[in-house]
Amino acid sequence: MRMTNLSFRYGRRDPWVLSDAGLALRPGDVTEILGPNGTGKSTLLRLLAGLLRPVEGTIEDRPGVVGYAPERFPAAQPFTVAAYLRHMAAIRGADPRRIGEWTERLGMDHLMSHQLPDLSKGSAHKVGLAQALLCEPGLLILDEPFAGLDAATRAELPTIIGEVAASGGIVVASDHQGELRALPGLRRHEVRDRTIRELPGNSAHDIADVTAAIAHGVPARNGTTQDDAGLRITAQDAAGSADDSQAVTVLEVAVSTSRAQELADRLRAEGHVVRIARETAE
Ligand SMILES: Nc1ncnc2c1ncn2[C@@H]1O[C@H](COP(=O)(O)OP(=O)(O)OP(=O)(O)O)[C@@H](O)[C@H]1O
Repeated sequence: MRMTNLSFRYGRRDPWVLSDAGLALRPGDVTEILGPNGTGKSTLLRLLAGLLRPVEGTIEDRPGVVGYAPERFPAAQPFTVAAYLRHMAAIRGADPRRIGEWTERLGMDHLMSHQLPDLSKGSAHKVGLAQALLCEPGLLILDEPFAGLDAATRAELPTIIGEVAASGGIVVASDHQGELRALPGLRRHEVRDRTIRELPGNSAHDIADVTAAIAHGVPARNGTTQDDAGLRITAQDAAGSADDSQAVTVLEVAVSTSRAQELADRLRAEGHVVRIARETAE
């Protein structure tokens, strides 16, 4: 997907928000949009989503299915959560069975009979996320997706984002909270002075190389195994580098489902990258 020579202002008398700006996004990219307040991050996200039209320039090769979760979900609508999500699934051609999957995953099953206007800010925000994810988007646009979320959903969202990217989707998000900062392969673009420039992102190869090395059975340099009340950890240091500050160790952890979230939260709080695999067969 490519944005080329794009200029945008809201009205003929308004100042330009973007001027001659460009951006290229590849399938599988997760891109964070940064910039000071009011520089045009939300405007850029709405342009990418197709909700605003460029005044000049073009956006080409936008994926056909777009999910957009706004910074503030417009909750002043006379529906229950269930009716709203059923309606959104119908107009997007999404399988209605997916509604239950997402509401469970986002921890919002208990909200289904609530009226949208009665929802708290965080609950309304989850409805905005659920409707964006329902349609299996090829382009997922998230405007401050972590704002107001409870800890469990905040911890789950990077995994969800990683899954959309892993299936070839493009994910673009603004994220004041910095929750995506540690995501392997994250790209960063800054909106400033009416233009967009790419900043250094996270290298993907550290984690990917180590995962590949383990998949191919590279012998552990410092393999360890522990048993701790049902928690088994095998550690394999596959970095193979003399520079330990750059070394990455991948832990495979088998933990009972009831403890998985708590453990993932603890590890993320310590700054580690955690992916939750849902396979239970063992
Ligand atoms: N609907 C609108 N009509 C006119 N001007 C608007 C509209 N929405 C935003 N703007 C203006 O466009 C500029 C960019 O706003 P935008 O909300 O995109 O910035 P932002 O970087 O997302 O801000 P923040 O970090 O505060 O969320 C601001 O000057 C804002 O006042």
